Amino acid sequence: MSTHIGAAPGDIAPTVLMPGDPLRAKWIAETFLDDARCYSEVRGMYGFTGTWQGRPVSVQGSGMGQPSLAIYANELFRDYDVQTAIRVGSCGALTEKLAIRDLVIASGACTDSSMNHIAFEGLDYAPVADFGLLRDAAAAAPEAHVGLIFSSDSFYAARPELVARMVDYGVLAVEMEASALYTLAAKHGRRALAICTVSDHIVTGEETTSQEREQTFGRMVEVALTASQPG
Ligand SMILES: O=P(O)(O)O[C@H]1O[C@H](CO)[C@@H](O)[C@H]1O
Ligand SMILES: O=c1cc[nH]c(=O)[nH]1
Repeated sequence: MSTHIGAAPGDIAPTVLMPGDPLRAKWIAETFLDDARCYSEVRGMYGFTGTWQGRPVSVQGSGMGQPSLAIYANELFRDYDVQTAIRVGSCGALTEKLAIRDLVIASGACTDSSMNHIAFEGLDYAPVADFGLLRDAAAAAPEAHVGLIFSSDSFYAARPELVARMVDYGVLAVEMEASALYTLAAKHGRRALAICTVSDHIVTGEETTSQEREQTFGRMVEVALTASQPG
């Protein structure tokens, strides 16, 4: 067992999907995987392993925010030798180019987090997706928007006008974890990607329910599973 994941070595597949919501992890395992088995219930942050098209795949909840995601990503990479981690999250649309339920595939993630400023002593590191995963996800989802997202430390922004300024520089949507996932995958020499479904629209005010965020964002899961296939 690692500190926060109650799995034995070998219980977790080389490919892991990472939703923020542990109940979305349960829904993904029950809906998309064959023979899914729960390997961890520590803190209610469920993890499951099953197979998809005969290949082992795990699903591990990450919790909300980069500090929580970083705990699980560090342990998956360091203690369970995970090679590929794909976030399957929800996001808020920042521009009218996006509609509710659209897919956003994050080529890179801006952030207001201090994690990288501390790690790089004030230099700005650029967290980006693995190119092969990005290419394969974009090919699997021609309808998706591919571009920059903003990984915020705050769901309730103290200064929303600064988020709006990012839109002028091409940022499409806001979520809370991708930047840390991309950074940690690079640190460990592993592959990472974030695919998000627009759950609410910051411009129009439209939103989905918590039940919909948990159990209806299946298209991003299909795209993640397709992109994660070797070769
Ligand atoms: O739906 P998940 O994957 O949790 O992602 C988004 O939803 C949460 C906020 O409601 C944050 O974790 C954000 O990144
Ligand atoms: O972080 C998030 C996730 C979904 N919607 C938002 O507005 N922010």
